[in-house]
Amino acid sequence: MNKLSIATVSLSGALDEKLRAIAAAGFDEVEIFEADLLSFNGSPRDVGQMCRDLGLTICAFQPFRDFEGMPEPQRSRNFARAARKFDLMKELQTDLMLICSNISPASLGGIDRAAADFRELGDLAAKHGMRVGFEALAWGAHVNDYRDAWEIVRRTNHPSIGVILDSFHALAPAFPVSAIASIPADKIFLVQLADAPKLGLDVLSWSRHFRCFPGQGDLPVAKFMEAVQATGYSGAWSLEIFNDQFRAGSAVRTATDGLRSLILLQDQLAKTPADALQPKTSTRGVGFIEFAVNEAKATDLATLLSQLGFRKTGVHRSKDVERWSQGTIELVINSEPDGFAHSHYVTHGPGVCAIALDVGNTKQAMARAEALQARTFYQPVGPGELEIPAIHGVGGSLLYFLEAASKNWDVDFEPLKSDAGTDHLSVVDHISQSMPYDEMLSWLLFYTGILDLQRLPQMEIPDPVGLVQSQALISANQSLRVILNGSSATRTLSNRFISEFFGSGVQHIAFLCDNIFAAVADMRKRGAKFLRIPDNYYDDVEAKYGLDAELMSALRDNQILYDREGDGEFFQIYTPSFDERFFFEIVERRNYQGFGAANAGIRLAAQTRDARPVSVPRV
Ligand SMILES: O=C(O)c1ccc(O)c(O)c1
Ligand SMILES: [Mg+2]
Repeated sequence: MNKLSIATVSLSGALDEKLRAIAAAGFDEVEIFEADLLSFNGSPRDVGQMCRDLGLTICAFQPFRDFEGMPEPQRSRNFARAARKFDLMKELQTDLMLICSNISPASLGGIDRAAADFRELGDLAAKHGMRVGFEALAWGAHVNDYRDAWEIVRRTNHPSIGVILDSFHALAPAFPVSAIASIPADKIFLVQLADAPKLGLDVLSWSRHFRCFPGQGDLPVAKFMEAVQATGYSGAWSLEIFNDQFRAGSAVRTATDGLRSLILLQDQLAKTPADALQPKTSTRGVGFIEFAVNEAKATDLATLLSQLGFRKTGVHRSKDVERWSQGTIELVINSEPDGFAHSHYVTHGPGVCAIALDVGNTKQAMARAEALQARTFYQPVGPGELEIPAIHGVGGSLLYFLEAASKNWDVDFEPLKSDAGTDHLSVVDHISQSMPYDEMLSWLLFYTGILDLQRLPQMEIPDPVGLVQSQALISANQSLRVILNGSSATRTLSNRFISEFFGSGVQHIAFLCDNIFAAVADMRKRGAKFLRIPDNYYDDVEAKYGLDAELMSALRDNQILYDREGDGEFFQIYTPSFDERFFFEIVERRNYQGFGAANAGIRLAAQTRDARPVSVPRV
């Protein structure tokens, strides 16, 4: 297996904090970014020692800039500067210097001129016992393609000079990666990895602000690495991520995500099953959703559920836990005065503390999750009670794995002769979770790494007081849909949820039905209330879609929202929020795959009108 590495520029904090986070996450090696060293209050020798104490090897010192092709007097200055950096690298105890292609307007082109400069530098490097790797920046003045960097290295023909490949600089300009396979492995001194979302930005801004870990973006990083592997390259895989959120976020979380992304990439490229992880966990849908509440809220929630047609179908043999069911939907209301649910309630208030997924094989699911460094959860169980394997998910909630075949999580429940309910709702259609904007990529990697979920294109939803980014994740068989919402605007409902809920979590759950008009009519009869939608909205729907008058007035009268995609139709309605925490949605799909994104802004405005006002800070 190749050694795993990350460049210090990828993380937040001072150099020592970065190094500790990198070591704690489990990396073998690190690239020291020059700016991190220059701003650090400790000698290069101290930094070298710190790395050794942490068990980290420094695979490169980077970057040395604007070297090749300079006219005098800068040319001589560059050699003197390089000699000083080689001395510094001795103190650090690393032997590889990264030089990125020259971007200076003063630089002169010509691959033979560049090769001559590198040949001379190679001699100097060899004298110091050092090596130099040349990397093409996609915006280099004369060299902006790895194939040209390799040609210069080839013509340099010096054992101390090699090439450095960076997936971003090859993939962002969409250069073919096939030429990589013909570079001799011993001339590839380092491989840097980064992904990025497709944005349509100039390549420099794109690289400096929006890189992300492999699997979090849209670039074919695995194809790039396949070409690298074809050379027989056995050096480090080193993440190099310039990202505004990563610079600001938690170094430990980012480093852990980075390692997870490399483990996932290794898994994707594994040649034999022995090198691969357990396959991604395919789900068969949501087994149950557990709400943590206190006794008073348990009664309120039970009332709301019964208004929606759920019936109480079980009580726990030994705990204050109830089971509520409708169709295949199973909800659990937990008001136990201790245990995990209780601590979730105490920390976050009433809300979802666990989601259980039906999976094919819980052992495989747990093995994959553990290999990807998910935190496992164990809770003492009473005699005869079932222990359900679980990992920690969004906002300190749990993700349980149930084996669908032996769907026996309910062994702990005393069945009740159920009272009257209705049977309009059949399954959990989707679950949406709100989180700080800068955690969205982290949870994206968590979900798509562990489960067989695919990403839909990210959407921007207008809340009246800021934009919300919305990322839908869907399993191939459509049995699980999870939506991640994040906003960097502080007063959006998504962010108020996080600040008032003390962290990320489930903000809403949508249930599917066959006939939303009948379902809503029955629910209203049972006392359910729904969100008020303005008339303007219905005038627009009428203008846009030319629906017949009867359907139009049914939508208006019931306050049901409508969307269309091709010949697919979507109907949706929302409950007011429960205790200002979470809300439910009822949907009907007619050959429609989306989530009514066009209506989300209408819904957010309606909820904002209903919500407690927030004071606007005075300036
Ligand atoms: O953006 C830069 O300057 C820069 C520096 C060094 C690298 O390895 C790189 O890929 C980009
Ligand atoms: Mg690079």
